[in-house]
Amino acid sequence: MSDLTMDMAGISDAPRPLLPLSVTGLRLSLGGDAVLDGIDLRLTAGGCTVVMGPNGAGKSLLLKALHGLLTPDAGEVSWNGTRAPAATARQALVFQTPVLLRRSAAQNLDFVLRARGGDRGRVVELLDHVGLADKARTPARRLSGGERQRLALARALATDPEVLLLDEPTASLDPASTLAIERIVAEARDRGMRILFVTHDTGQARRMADDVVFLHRGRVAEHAPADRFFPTPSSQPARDFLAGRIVV
Ligand SMILES: Nc1ncnc2c1ncn2[C@@H]1O[C@H](COP(=O)(O)OP(=O)(O)OP(=O)(O)O)[C@@H](O)[C@H]1O
Repeated sequence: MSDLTMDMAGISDAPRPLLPLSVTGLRLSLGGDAVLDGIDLRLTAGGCTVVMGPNGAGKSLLLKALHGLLTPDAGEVSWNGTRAPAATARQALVFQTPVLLRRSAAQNLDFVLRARGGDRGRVVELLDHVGLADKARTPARRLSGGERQRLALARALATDPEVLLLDEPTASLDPASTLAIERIVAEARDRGMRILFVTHDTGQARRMADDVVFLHRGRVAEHAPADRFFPTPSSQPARDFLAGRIVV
């Protein structure tokens, strides 16, 4: 029976889950260079996948391609049968430097909840969840870097995404702000939200990862469970990276 027939029969109104994710032969060229070069990847439901790799490996571009912001030259991104752009609305992407509205912290969240037809009463709850309850009326531009990042995370959570993609969300934050972000993301993961987390911070990857996708020169050098990847990485680039050697 097709999904449509099931819906019409009233058997299931719920949309099909976005996982598993299947990426096949993903290729993207920019400026004449293949920056993603034949990515094959399969991610199952649940957990936090950390995407690691040296500078320029293609981590950010991969995240954007998965989110449907970039159209590949070849290959396919299939979220359980749904192509990337059509799946975007059920995902949220948090950038390293979030773009916020020139309004208060509370208004930033209210805007998203209103646009999504969500419960606007959640503004206070969301601010409280990310430790910004006392900054509700503060203009977003006056928040510190860590506070802005937490507001961006609250804004992403306000959309109740099935999949949360984070591109180095703590890159410029101090240890306390970093741990605050990690705690919020881990809670979301524990509630069943699927997390994809880009970082080149090995310590953070160890704290967050259920599995690790290690990228090198636009290719997946290795994809392994975290408890296997960190003690016994199987690829030379990952071994070098974890040992602190420069990976080119
Ligand atoms: N718009 C663009 N035009 C041409 N090349 C680009 C463009 N955007 C990114 N690149 C190149 O693609 C490669 C991968 O970039 P990407 O930002 O995905 O790397 P990354 O792994 O996220 O690196 P970092 O850890 O430094 O953030 C880099 O060599 C980068 O210079």
